[in-house]
Amino acid sequence: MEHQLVLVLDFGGQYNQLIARRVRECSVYCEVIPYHTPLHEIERRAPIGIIFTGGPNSVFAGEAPSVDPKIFELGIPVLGLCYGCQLMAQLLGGSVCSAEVKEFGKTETQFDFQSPLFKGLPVSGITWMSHNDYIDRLPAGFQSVAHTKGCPVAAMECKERRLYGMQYHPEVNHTENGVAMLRNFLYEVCGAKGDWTMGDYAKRSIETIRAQVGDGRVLLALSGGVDSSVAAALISKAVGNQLTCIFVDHGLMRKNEGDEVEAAFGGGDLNFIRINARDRFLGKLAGVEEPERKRKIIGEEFIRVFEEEAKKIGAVDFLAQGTIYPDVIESGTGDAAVIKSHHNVGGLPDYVDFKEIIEPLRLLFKDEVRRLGLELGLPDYLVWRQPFPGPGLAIRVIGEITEEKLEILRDADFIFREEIAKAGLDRDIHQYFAVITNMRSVGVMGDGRTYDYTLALRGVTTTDFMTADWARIPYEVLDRVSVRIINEVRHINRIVYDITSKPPATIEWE
Ligand SMILES: Nc1ncnc2c1ncn2[C@@H]1O[C@H](COP(=O)(O)OP(=O)(O)OP(=O)(O)O)[C@@H](O)[C@H]1O
Ligand SMILES: O=c1[nH]c(=O)c2[nH+]cn([C@@H]3O[C@H](COP(=O)(O)O)[C@@H](O)[C@H]3O)c2[nH]1
Ligand SMILES: NC(=O)CC[C@H](N)C(=O)O
Ligand SMILES: [Mg+2]
Repeated sequence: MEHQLVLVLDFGGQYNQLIARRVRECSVYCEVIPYHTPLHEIERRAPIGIIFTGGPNSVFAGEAPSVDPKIFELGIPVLGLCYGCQLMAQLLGGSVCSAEVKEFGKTETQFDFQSPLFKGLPVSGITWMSHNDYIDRLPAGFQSVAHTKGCPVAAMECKERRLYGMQYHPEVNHTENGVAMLRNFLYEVCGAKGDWTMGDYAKRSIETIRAQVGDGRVLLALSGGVDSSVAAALISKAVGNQLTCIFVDHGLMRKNEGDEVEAAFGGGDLNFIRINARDRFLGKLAGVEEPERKRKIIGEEFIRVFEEEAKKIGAVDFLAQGTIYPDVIESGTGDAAVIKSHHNVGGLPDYVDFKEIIEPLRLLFKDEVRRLGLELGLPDYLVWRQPFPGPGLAIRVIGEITEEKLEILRDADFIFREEIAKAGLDRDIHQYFAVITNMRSVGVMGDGRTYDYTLALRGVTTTDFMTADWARIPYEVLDRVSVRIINEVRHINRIVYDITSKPPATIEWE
């Protein structure tokens, strides 16, 4: 069955996939495509609407990304966001120039309730702005339908031609009713029917994987985490036992985790192989302190293990991974900055000895992956597991990794997780773990002096893991954790709780 489609034209903005994700949240299928996609290709796809994203350029600067103005004559509704809105204004004969008052962040905004964009919504509210330029003259036939103190055209429309623009970003959470505005564009302007669901995504992915793999063989990197478990379910539905899952026990897993993963996935219908690669990982990491170097070493070593296993199985063309969108964006793709090299994206070596890499979740956010997992019938406990990064405890032992520090961390982390679960907080706190810092300090235990490690506890609440707040864990729980760790784990004499959000910090310490 064919679905209605919305195309997002990517002009290099920060939130492009977020726009797509919001549209999908409104039950409309959506894809992001480059801004220079030929017009006939766009027409061929017959979208019910087109959205232009924001972007770092100024429309009036030379070489600014643009589109064929005939796009406005296709009779397809267009919504321009930020740069996209400015571009639409300029191409249709309005003018854009550098604003005297630049707006960044939360901005009080007034809306014209007669515009379909704001149907059923309050006449004023907060929007999220991020612009240097502004529309100082509207194109003929357009009117301004929202304004702020500093910006006369915070939104514009030409109802007859079904062309709309917003200077702010409705896709980010900080814009009040932002999703409702996008929904209005989709349902009030484009005539969306809401015919797309996670079930459809699953069906579609299974078909795509089947077509891509043919009668080839796939090796899936399976960690036992949410993402790769969902990928395993999807790929195994697509190609059955042409799939082999490889779990690499790199000696950087949490307490008992290797055996738990084996118990969960081994012995069933899945071709499952556990590789003990502890010595080679720890060997390569010996003496390394710098976080990015650790990540690159781990990324490379993972791939070498997969390649070796593929050779043993013979004729494996495809490597599959449970990569999701935040892994991709933080590793720095396109114009985005490198925050940290996720081992499965930015940490990949230049040469990978597989014909193709399959990443069916690459465009999804974590909560979408979870919904997909439920759709595929995975058990609740698996779908709601907290994430655990591929490089494992390597990025939670700050500085040099030693067996001793790993041991201390495993025991401390286990107690923390146990107490959080006992307190019934394991669903409310989305990720929580211990970090062994590279700092030692003086303490007194049993009337004697100690000089031992400081342990940090981290707990965050988040939905997409792109931004996060530190979790308000009750003091009594923190207290129990602290007392138990100090008493039960040697070489820790001080415990701190991390109270920074993301940004400015990240969730992991390295
Ligand atoms: N120990 C491992 N063995 C094999 N593959 C791994 C291992 N750790 C990570 N991977 C691969 O790297 C990908 C990214 O890891 P990541 O931790 O982000 O995802 P996950 O473990 O599947 O899910 P979660 O985020 O819930 O932990 C995984 O989906 C998997 O393909
Ligand atoms: O598979 C992974 N490989 C990695 O290299 C990696 N680094 C961070 N993470 C996880 O991603 C989420 C965001 O983490 P940060 O705020 O630390 O970037 C959090 O859930 C982190 O645990 C990783 N996952
Ligand atoms: N976020 C954006 O799309 C910014 C558009 C343009 N670069 C400006 O500063 O106005
Ligand atoms: Mg993981």
